[in-house]
Amino acid sequence: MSTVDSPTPRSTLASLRRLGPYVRQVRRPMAWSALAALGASGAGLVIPLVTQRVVDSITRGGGLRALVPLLALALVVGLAEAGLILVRRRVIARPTATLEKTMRDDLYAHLQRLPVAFHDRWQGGQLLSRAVSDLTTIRLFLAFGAIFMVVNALTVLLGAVVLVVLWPPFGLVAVGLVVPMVFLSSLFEGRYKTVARLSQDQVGDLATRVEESVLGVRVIKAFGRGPGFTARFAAESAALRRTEITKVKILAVLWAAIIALPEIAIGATLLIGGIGVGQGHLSLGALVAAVTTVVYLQWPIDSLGWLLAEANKTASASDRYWEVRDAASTITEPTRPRPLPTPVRGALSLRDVHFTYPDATEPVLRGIDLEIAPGETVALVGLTGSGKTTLTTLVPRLFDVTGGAVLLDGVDVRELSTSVLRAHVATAFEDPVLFSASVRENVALGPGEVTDAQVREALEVAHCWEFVQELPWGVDTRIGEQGLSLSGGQRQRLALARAVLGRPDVLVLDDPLSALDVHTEAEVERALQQVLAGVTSLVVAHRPSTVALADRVALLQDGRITAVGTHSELLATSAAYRHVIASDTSELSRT
Ligand SMILES: Nc1ncnc2c1ncn2[C@@H]1O[C@H](COP(=O)(O)OP(=O)(O)OP(=O)(O)O)[C@@H](O)[C@H]1O
Repeated sequence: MSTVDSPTPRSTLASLRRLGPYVRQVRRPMAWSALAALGASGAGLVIPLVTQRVVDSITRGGGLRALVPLLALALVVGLAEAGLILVRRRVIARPTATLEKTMRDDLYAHLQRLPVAFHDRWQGGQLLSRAVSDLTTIRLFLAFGAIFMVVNALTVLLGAVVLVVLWPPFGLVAVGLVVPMVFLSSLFEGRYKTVARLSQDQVGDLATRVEESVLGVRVIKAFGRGPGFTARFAAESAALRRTEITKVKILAVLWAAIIALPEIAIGATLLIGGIGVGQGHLSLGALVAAVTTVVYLQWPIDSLGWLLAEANKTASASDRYWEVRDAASTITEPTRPRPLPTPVRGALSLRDVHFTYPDATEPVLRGIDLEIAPGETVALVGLTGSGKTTLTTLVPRLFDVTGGAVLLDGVDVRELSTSVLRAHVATAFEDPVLFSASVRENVALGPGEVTDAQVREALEVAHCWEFVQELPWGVDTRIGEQGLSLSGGQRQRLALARAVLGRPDVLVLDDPLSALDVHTEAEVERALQQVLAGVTSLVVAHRPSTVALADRVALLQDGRITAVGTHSELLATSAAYRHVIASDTSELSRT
């Protein structure tokens, strides 16, 4: 598996047992369905006994009249079997579909709770395959496989009892059926589960490839890398093919061995029964009944191979599901959240803030101290890779500081409930993500009711109103997946509108104007100036024009703030600042 730690090996039973909390929700319908299936199997097993009576009646010279009640019984039993099969399916279908939905909803809700650090580590395709195909595997097993594992095992035991009742020496046939079955099952379990797991992980990897190439289609085409990507996909899909073939090979051996069992049993029954009939210990009818019983047990025994395969597949689907569900959210809610002092002023303090990314060895931030007064705008400036974006993620707690603290109005952000924190702090990222939804829905992402007037105000501030009105359905226009049908500047402005909607107390803007042309940038800046006037803002800035919006500028170097002042003060006093601004400006002139 390419994205996550190696899974802890568990037995199939232990993996299946983890589904317990969900299975308990459907235990009644499962029990009814199993009962109906058992009834149907039991009804089927009555047929050999009826056959015995029919044959014995004919061999004893009984007339047609004697056969009528037996034939009527066979008909009733047959109809009962069909009816019970219908009941079995009807009883279980809805509850297991509900169970699949509940598990899927719980997974999605958990994914929403998990921190950015988790999503940085996991490939989208791996999560997708867990949320879709693994849960379908689990549902199918619970609706069918699990029930038949129990029912078929009981049917085989019941058949064994019928054989012994017909004539005790047939017990040898029963033992000859059951013992190898148990042996083969245990031999098969470990090997198949490993391959089933590999195949599910490879499906996840393939889903990731498709996802990445769809999202990155422009880059792939622009660089003419289509054939390269196709070859890589073909190689990975060939690996999955090999795994599937290995699965089939393992299954084929098990299947062949299992299918051979009832065939051998039929021969053994004929041999033992033939001797019994020859020696006068057994009626011909009992022999026919014994053979019919063994033939009837053929399906329950043959299906065991398939059922075992499904059980192993489901066990590893369960492992994969719980690997995500077990992932702990490192951004935890405080047990007793503190309220913000009212009215909220929006004072932001960073006190000796340290930060190291999970799995990284070097810290990115090494003791940041910065006070931003209510309503003040501070621009954060630094060379590329200096940690500006990282610093902005600490305010809304996308990551938690690894040392020091971030405070809002004097309260550590870790002591606030995240919903309260994020209701007061709005963020716009450099790379704006838009969802497959209307413009209105994209802007009004945050919680709570939003009025049309608020949406319009936010769109006007971010200079979106004009182009949005030109869209076919205005604010109700559905913008394409990830907003790709809009220009980069339009997307960035929509992300800005989302951040300023509802006038939050604190705005964190990560280079919000980087994709705008000079003319639009000037217009947005004018509008932003009005918005920023009363709002505490931390703005990552590369361009001098964005820096000019700020009351003060903080220079980030080597994980520390090395200079703070107005733009002109820093230009006059800090050579490092002049260097950063010059390099950003020259970068701009190149683009
Ligand atoms: N999710 C992550 N996991 C590990 N390291 C990361 C992660 N994100 C960023 N980094 C590292 O942290 C450092 C700071 O990155 P950051 O994006 O904060 O810089 P930046 O100043 O915003 O850069 P730019 O101006 O180019 O956007 C870089 O060395 C980067 O490689």
